[in-house]
Amino acid sequence: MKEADMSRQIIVGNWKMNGITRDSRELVQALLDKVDANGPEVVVCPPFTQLALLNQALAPSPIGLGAQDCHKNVSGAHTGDIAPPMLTELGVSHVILGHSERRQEHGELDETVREKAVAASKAGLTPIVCIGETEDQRESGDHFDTLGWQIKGSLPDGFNGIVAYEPIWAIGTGRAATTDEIAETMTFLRQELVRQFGEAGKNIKILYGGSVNDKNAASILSLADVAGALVGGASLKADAFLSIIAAASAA
Ligand SMILES: O=C(CO)COP(=O)(O)O
Repeated sequence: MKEADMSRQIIVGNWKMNGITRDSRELVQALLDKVDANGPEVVVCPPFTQLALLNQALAPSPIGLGAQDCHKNVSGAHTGDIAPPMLTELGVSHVILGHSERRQEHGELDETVREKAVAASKAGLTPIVCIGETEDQRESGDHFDTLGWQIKGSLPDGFNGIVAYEPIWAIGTGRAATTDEIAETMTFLRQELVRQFGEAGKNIKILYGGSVNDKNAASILSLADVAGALVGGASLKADAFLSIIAAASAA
């Protein structure tokens, strides 16, 4: 166990728009056989359509259930959207907010993400707020400015959730950020969180996401200030996801 962070790590699987019933059942069964309560916290975030099924399947297990988005309102005329209480009713404990794919494909702004985080917390959900810079921003040296603004804009006062640092250029590319890049960015993010939230900022967990796999998980998860991982592609393969969970146990 590393000294910098004695708290339990959390490994979150973001299935994105993948998972029809047959695949979900198979994947979850493989996890149920191997995940126990002594390791890191494990949360899987399937598409909305699989939440009810997975709530039943996961209920007797230590594996938590997350969603990939929610609306800022509790009900109303919002075609196609899902309200936070609808998620809690299905046994959901966590919700990913402001993923770069939602920011890009659905025009979500920091302000939208912040309002969603407030609504999620009110409903008893733990928001996992994603931030991350583009490749251009990193190459031009603007990445810290970008991340600083995202933290200021996306996290509400009294934020009691988790932050996921996901450099956009590392998502789905097979090119994870290097451990040096992650370590340097984590230090910056921690400073910003403390600047914004004072003492409470020291206790906000920061996850890394972006091409985490069974090969690189151990080195990433052992970095100080990395409290876990938000895993996309590798969370769809039971063996790879279990290896990442095992790496978190050892970190
Ligand atoms: O976007 C991600 C998780 O939210 C990361 O996706 P990959 O692990 O597929 O790069």
